[in-house]
Amino acid sequence: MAFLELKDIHKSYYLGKEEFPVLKGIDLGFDKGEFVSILGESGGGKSTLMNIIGGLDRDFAGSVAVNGEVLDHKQEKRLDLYRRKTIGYIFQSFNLINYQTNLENVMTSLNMTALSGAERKKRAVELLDQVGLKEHINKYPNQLSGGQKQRVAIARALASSPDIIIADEPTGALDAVNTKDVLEILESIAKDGKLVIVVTHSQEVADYGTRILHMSDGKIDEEKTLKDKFPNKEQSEEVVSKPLAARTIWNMAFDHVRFNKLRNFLITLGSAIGIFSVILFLGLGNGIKGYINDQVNQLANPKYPTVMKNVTTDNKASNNERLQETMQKMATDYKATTLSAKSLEKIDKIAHVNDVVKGYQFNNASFTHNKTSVQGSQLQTWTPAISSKTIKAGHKPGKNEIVIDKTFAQKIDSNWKSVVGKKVTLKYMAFNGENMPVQVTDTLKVAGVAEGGQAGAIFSTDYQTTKAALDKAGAITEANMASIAVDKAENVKSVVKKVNAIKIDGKRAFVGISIGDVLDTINTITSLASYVLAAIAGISLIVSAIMIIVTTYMSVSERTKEIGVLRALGARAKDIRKLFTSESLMIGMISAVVGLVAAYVGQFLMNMALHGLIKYDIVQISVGNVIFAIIISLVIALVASFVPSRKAAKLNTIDALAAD
Ligand SMILES: Nc1ncnc2c1ncn2[C@@H]1O[C@H](COP(=O)(O)OP(=O)(O)OP(=O)(O)O)[C@@H](O)[C@H]1O
Repeated sequence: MAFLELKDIHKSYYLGKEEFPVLKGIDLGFDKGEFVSILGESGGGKSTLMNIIGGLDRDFAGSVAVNGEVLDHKQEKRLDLYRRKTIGYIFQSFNLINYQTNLENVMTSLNMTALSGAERKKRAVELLDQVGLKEHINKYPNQLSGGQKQRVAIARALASSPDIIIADEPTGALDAVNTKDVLEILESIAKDGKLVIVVTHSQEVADYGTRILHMSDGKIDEEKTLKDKFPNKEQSEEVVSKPLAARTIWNMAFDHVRFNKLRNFLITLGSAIGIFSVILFLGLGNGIKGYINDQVNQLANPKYPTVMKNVTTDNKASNNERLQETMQKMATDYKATTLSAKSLEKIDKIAHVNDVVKGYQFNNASFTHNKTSVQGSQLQTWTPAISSKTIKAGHKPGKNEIVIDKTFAQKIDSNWKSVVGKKVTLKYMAFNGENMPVQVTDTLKVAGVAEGGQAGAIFSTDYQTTKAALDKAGAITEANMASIAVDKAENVKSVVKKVNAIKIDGKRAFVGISIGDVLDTINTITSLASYVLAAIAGISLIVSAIMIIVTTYMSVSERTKEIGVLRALGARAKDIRKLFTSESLMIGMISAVVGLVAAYVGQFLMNMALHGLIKYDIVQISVGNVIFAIIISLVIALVASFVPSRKAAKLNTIDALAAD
């Protein structure tokens, strides 16, 4: 029984329904130690036969048996293993991978073995040494002569120590000297106990071997033994074969990304700009939200919602509308806007309410200091709802004290801080039991100067002081507003809801409003704006996805031959798919990293530039934003490479090898 046996091989090509028989019944046997040349006229079917022997062509009739075992050509996995382990290919046009060094080219085949990294390298160097290329291991294929290239290809074919070496016109592109060198190497391989099958047009090459087969019209029409086969040698090196490891595929992808530096740099740059702008806008959204919250919280304590009497019967009115109506009512029917102690008890009973702090609010207050008079503003008693951060000089008001706004303090003295401690006469209008206006006058000491707008810091006085003054003037002393002390900020919303739902005599009694409501609205608007901006920036990510698709397609068509070579060396279809997916993922990852670094630099620069103006980090990129950016960029890369990498994996190996 021969080592390699072909039985009754038939193969036809079809053009439409028309059959073109190429191999018409081939029965052959080959043994180890043979150097067999297949001669024959062009188009006689030599390459077709080699593809069948080499496990590249599965679509034929007949059987191929190695060592007595018939190959099942239906099992792709089995054929991958066969190519990896048993077959070594040498092509006329060398088919070296141009972005790999000569050493790496040989290593690519060795990467499909179970040898360790160091062993692979050692073996690759030895093999290149054997073919006389020791000094050229770190060169790239295009830095070698044709003969040298073919020797690299031979070293690669021998890498996994296959039993069969198939060479299709190995000397077709070489001059006489190189032809001789290559033939000597092939002979030495046969001497080593391997089976060498060479397809050739050259009688000179054929005469070099141990046996010549002549093919004509799809059949072997002549067979000639030139000399005895070389004695069978015990194979010293048994190299165990293994599929390409994910890490090796990743390294190959990296080599190719590096090889195509400029193109990949531009794509990475494009994608990175997209990621950069999306992240920066999201970060800006966070920052603006944070800034507004910070500003508002500096004026008011969010744990203290404010409550006033509800005077509206319109159930559909918003809290703000109710509040406005209560304010207006104060001028016409003050009595209707006061909060009885009894009604406030209802609020006190709500869960999470620690205290209800009574207060007053009057419009059109004025005060005088010496001859300076300040007109027309709101008077509000100090409540814990007002943030003490608003006080820029002095302290919050105690008994017979007042806090005035900075703008008012400046009217009294340009050195506004010096106003603290001075006495002012405060005047405002309140109402008596008959709803008649009553003038209230009080002399108070300025305890502090506040800055921060309307949040009640203007004319803030102490509650007891105001109450005493009202009493003295004969005005109603019942509070007309209150601050609710809620235990935790997260309970404020539910407390305000409950306050607004309280009914007395069948009517809603209160209008409660928290600074949180205002913030919620602002936050929603800010988030929306930042998402819209990020989405606009996101359009560039679509562009980057298209760029990745185009590059992967280009990469696949440029590397069709390489795909064929890898498959011939035994790489599986899924290895090819992974190779291209890895390349896209790599570009996606690099883009994400570059985009993120740029976004952080942008954040730093923007925050630095605006710090003088707002003393707040206006761009705040969160961990969530970073994770989002990485995920989105990897997803884009994966989706973009999906179709091209599948196309690459599905390529027919024979067609791929024939690609220009
Ligand atoms: N994919 C294909 N589709 C259709 N016909 C094909 C295909 N590949 C090869 N053929 C035909 O099959 C025949 C044998 O081709 P093959 O390449 O095996 O010949 P060959 O003996 O190797 O020729 P050469 O010495 O010129 O390389 C030729 O007539 C060729 O046109």
